[in-house]
Order: sequence, then C-alpha cells, then structure tokens
Amino acid sequence: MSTSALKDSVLSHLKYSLGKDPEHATTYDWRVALSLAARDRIVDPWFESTRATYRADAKRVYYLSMEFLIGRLLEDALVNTGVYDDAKAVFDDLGLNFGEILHDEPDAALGNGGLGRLAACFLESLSTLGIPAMGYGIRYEHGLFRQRFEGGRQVEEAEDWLTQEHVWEFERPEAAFEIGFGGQVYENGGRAVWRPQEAVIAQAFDTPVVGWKGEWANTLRLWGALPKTVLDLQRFNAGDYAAAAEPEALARTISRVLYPDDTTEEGKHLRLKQEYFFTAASLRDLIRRFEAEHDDLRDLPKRVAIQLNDTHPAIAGPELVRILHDERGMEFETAMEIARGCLNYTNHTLLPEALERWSDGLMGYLLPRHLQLIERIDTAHQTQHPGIAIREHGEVKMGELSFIMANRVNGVSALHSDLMKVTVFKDLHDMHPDRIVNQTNGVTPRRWLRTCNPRLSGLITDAIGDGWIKDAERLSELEPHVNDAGFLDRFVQAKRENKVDLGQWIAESMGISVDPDAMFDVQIKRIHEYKRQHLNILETIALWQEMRDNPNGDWTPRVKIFGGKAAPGYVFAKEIIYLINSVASVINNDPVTSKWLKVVYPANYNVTLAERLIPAANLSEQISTAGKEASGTGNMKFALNGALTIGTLDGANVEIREHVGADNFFLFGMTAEEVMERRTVEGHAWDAISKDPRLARAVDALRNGTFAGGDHDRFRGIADNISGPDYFLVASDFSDYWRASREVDQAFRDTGHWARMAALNTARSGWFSSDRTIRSYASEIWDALPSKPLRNI
Ligand SMILES: CCc1ccc([C@H](C)CC(=O)N[C@@H]2O[C@H](CO)[C@@H](O)[C@H](O)[C@H]2O)cc1
Repeated sequence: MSTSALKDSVLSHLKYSLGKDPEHATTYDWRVALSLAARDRIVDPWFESTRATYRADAKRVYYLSMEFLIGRLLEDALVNTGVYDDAKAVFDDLGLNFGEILHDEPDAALGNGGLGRLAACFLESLSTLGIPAMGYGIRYEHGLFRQRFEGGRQVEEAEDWLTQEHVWEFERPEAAFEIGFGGQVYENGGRAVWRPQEAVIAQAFDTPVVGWKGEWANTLRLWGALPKTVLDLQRFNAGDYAAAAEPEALARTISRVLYPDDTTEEGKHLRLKQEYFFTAASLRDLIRRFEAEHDDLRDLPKRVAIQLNDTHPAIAGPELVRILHDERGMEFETAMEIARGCLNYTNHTLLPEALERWSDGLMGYLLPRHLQLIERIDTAHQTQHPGIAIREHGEVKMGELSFIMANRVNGVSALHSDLMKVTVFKDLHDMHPDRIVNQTNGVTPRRWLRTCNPRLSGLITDAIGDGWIKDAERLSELEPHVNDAGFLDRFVQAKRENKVDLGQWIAESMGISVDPDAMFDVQIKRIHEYKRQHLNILETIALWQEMRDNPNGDWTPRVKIFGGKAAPGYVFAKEIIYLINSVASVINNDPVTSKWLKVVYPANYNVTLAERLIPAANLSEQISTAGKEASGTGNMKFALNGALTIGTLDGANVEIREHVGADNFFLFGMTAEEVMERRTVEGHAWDAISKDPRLARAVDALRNGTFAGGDHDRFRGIADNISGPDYFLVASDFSDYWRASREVDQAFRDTGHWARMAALNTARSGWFSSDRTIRSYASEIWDALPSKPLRNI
C-alpha cells in the first residue's frame, strides 16, 4: 500500500466513518480514522485465515484467560502490517504530530500483570506462526484501575477505556449464549438436569490479532454480559424506574470490572460468576464451531486443544463433562476422557494465597450441578489414586481440579516447573509423573523490540537484516558485531538517545531532571513483598547515606526508576509505595547528592509506560526471593533491549543467565534451597542486621523519621517486618545485593565493557521470544500446526 493510498483511506474514514472535516478534526478523530484505515488492511488476512483453517479442517487452539493485557493496538498493527513509515509520512504530510496521535489511544488494560501480558504476547505469536487459535476472555468495561499518587500514597481511580469508541472490536450479535447460575438439579429419566435460577446473555466482541507481516490474523473473542430482558416494563410503568433498570445493571455487573488482585484470591461471589460466565460461553462457542463441521463429539480432542491460563477457567473441566454427559448423554467416563483429551493447565504461581479454593457453599449455590460433578470426578480419581482430594475442608481446590482434568500441566520456567513437582503438586506428580512439563515463558519481539525500540532494532537490521523479527534466535548473528567498535558505538548511541527521550518525558511529566549519562536502573512490575521493591529502596537509602558521608567520592551516577501498582487491598505493598515516594522526595531534593542519585516513580505503570521505560534501561532489577517468581517476563524484555540484569536465581532469571552468560549477568542472593534453609534460622533478620552496619543504618533511617518529616511511626511497619519475620529475606540478602550493586557501579564506568555485555544480552536473548514458547506448546502440548505455510520473510 502506498503512502497516498493510505492517505486517501485515512481521509475517507475521517469523512465517511467519523463525519469530520479535516479542518475541524481532533487528535482523537485522526487517531480513529488512521485506526480504521489500518484495520481495513487486517480484515482480508483475517477472513483468509479463517477460511484456510476451515479448508484444512485444522486443529484449533483455544486460550482461555481471565486477563489479556493488550495495551495499545494501533502502532502494533501499523508495524505488523508494514505501513508504519507510510502512516508517519501521511501525518507529516498533513502537518500533524504523528506521535501525539499514537499516544491518544487508551491502553486496553484488561489484566493485572504477568499472566495477562503473557496471554497477549502468546496471541500475537500464534498469529505470526499462522497457528489457528482463538483467545477467549471477558470484555471488562473497566480494566485495571488508574493509579495516581496523592501525598506519595497510591490512589485508585476507575479505568474507563470504553467511554470512547473501541475501533479494534467487532460486535457479534449472532454469537450470544445464555449462561445460567444457581437454581436446582433435578433427576429426569436417570439424567441430571440443571435448572438455573438466573441467567445472563454472553455477547461476543471480536478483535483481530494480526501477526508479523500481516499474513495471518486470529481472533480474540471477549464476552460482554447483557441482560436477558433489558427493561422490566411492569416496574417501569409502576414508576419504579430504578427497579426497572435493575436486570440490566445486575447482568452487566458480571463484565463490569477486572479484579485488581494478582496474588490473593478473594473468593468473591462475583469473581466465580465471571470465571464461569466466560468459560461456559467459550465452551458453548467452540463446541458449536466443532459441530458445524463434525458430527462425533468423541473426535473433539483431535480438533480442539484448550489451554487454561491458571486455575481461573478451571471450571471448564466440570462444565465440559456436564455438556458431554448431561446434555449429550455420553457415559461419564467417556465424557471425562474426551474432556481431559482437550484440556491443558498452566500454573503461574506457587504462592499459597494465590491458589484458588472455592467454598462448597458458594460453588454449590452458584453451580450446584458442577459441585456434584466435581464430587464424582474426585471420587473417580481417588479410586485409582487414593490420597489426593479436590474437595477438602469444605473447599474445592481449583489447582487439584485443573491438574486432574488436564492432559498436560506446565510451569512457566524450568525452576518453577521443578518446584511444582516438589511443592504444590508433589503428590499428584508422584501419581502422574509424566503430566508436568515445562514451557518457559517468552515475549513477542515485535512489540518488545521492533516497535518499542526503533533505534536499536534499526541498528540490528542494518547489521544482520530483519529476519530476526520473525525468528528472534537469529539475533545471535549479532555476536560477531559485538567486537566491532563501530557497532558498539552505535549501540551505545541508540541507548543514550532513548535515555534522552525518557529524560525529557520525566522532566515534562514529573518535573524531575535526570542525567542521561547516569545509569538508568529500573524495577517495573506489580508491587509485592516477594518481588522485594523494599530491598531495592533499602539499598538506595544505604547508597544515599554513603554518598552523604563522602559527597566528593567518585560515585557512579544512578537514576533509580520504579513503576508498579499494588492491589487496592494489599496494605503492606501500599506502604512500600509510600516509602519509595517519600525517599524520592528527600533524595531528589538533597543538594549534596542530587548529581549522583535520583529516584523516579512515575504513576500508573502499564504496557505503554513499559514500552517507554525498557528501551532506556541500563540495569534490570529482578531481585525476587528465590523460589517465588514463577518466571518473570519483564526480565526478558530488558535483556532483549540491551539492559544488564541484577538478579537472583529465580524463575527465568536462571535461564537468562544461562543464555547470556554468567559474565553478562550480576548475580546475587540465596538460591531457592538456601532460602528454605535460611528461614529455619531463628532471628535470621536480626542476625543479618547485626552483621551489616550498613544495613542496620538503613533500617534505622526507616525508624528515625528521616523520610517522614521526623515521624518515627510512618515506616515502623516496614522496619519491624524487615528486622522481624522478614519472610522474604530482605535483610539476609541485603549484603550480597549491596556487593553486586557496587560491582554494577564498577562495570558501568567501563562504557566499552558494559556496551559489550549489553549487546551480548541482546544477541543471546532471542530464545526468550514467545514464538519459541508457542512452537514448544504446539509440539509438546497442543499437537497443533500452522494451517498454511507462511511465506518466509
Ligand atoms: C486469584 C487472583 C490471582 C490473579 C492472578 C494471578 C496470576 C497468576 C499472577 C501472575 O500474573 N503471575 C505471573 O505470571 C507470569 C506469567 O507466567 C510470570 O512470569 C510471573 O512470574 C508470575 O508472577 C494469581 C492470582
């Protein structure tokens, strides 16, 4: 498509789709017009992908997830369909600010963090690989809350991405299903019949997910909840207007808002309704699609692979058995076999508080037939494998149910999958030793390098061509260039220019000036004790104290950048946020140290902010307590973008260090085994503090009001925790973290050496592409293949 054709398409959409005259068009109008023009180019490959799948009667992959952390779609679509430069030329030509138009798009924040973003990367890779697939989720009216800081404290505001037209979705009135809740189960001719007490309509909204080069596009189908009856006319005519509108309000509540917790299961009534709502609608939809082309449901596993993104859609097991056994009359055992032949389960966390357990009461109330079927599934499994129960202490354990109903169960990094076998799923693993496999996470190199870092990707393509974008492991072809001074200079230049851009944005949006030649040290992720943002800020305090002791010391200038939201109910995490902001305001206004050290915490960390921060990072903080971070995916994005990692042997850090080389990774801290050992030591925190005066002094600063205007109590909670129970071993890992951080200081001063290490990280991180991960799922779990050979780039 030529620039002029694109221009015509944009102008005609502005006129005929938005009814706007260019003279009076707003940034929003131009952004929507461009999006419609870009969308037009995706519809044909989208249709063709569907046709090809039907022609080939190909096996389909269904990815069921409560979260899809998509972010923005326009720039990704322009790059993936190869018209980004044309679009830029069109708006330069129109004398409009292209960057401003791109930034007008709201993030689709339909997720909390790692699990949701992984789902989005997976969909893009499935399309790039041409594997027929569909993502199923919920069309939340309100995504993850907007974070604002008030006096350094997190304040949540409702997110409202749908208050403006969402141009990337197509409503599908024909794809709607009635989903029931509650009610009773009756016996009828030897068959169980469930009569729900209430019902809502699940309405489909489709978003095309286009792959690299726009050759294939799969569908993300999100369900919105609608009332069976829009208005209770009797009540309306009786003047009881509120009551008249109640059915609609009640129904829409199901898809109203994303639960903002990412580690603690609340066990909330509405959460279980959400999980059943989208899971049941998705199973209805995929069975209808199967039966349109096939007449024997026993062949379902040959044509359908379902991936459960954690336990959130685990009700899929009992629901599939209910449909096959209750509705279709299959023998229970056959229904179980067919269901297990389709289902696979990915575990994303070992944190006990994150493992979902629904009370019998709630499950029996909302899903009475499912509770009966879970009982039967439990009994059947215990007959063969006594000792493990799905139902225990009046609760239904969704992890056990998912494991027992799955063909394959996987962890998301090598360490995590091994830990699953010896912790949460030890007994089940002993019973089914070949069921757990590992699938180390990955990230899409399109969004997380090609699109977010055009300077570096331009440099790479100049050096080795652009084959790496589709096949990221070809980044290894950069290795010979790493010894070429010219390449390294351009590598350093690209990073510096990204840092200058970020510095400008920080100055404009936060009024803080940062030195682009300082080390940009970045920790961006959800705020959680196991991710140890409080270890990072404690080290920052100790560094600041040492700088004040010796202001003329030859310090390595650093900018500590934090980003992340805390679950609204997570008090300790919110205290950590308050501490970071309080430390920042003292340090950033300290004339003695401000040339050496700055702390920056932009609010409302999301996908778009990550795309702005990662290309400008020198150092990636991956400092979780070993054994706690299942994988991490930010760690991969930083390595791809030429940042060095300071981290523990946790999650995928282990594999990143193996791939980039131990010399190009700053390792510190206890291993997962040593962590278990250290916890058994009585007073392990005090012991560590007593042995490290630097640590003791930093903790004292939390107690003596240094960062609290003299208020000794403000951060007592954090100080007491770190010097007391300290379950995540902040005190015990501090000294080694300090040691590694000083090594980082030394290394950063040798710009050539640092550049070489950074370039090797980029060159050796191609394996962490989500294309590699998806290829592995496809061959080891789904037995799914690309539907048509995609033209080699
Ligand atoms: C029920 C509340 C809830 C909601 C979400 C979750 C997710 C599983 C939390 C999550 O996002 N886990 C992260 O998943 C990433 C993708 O695999 C991993 O890289 C991270 O290590 C893991 O913390 C747990 C509990």
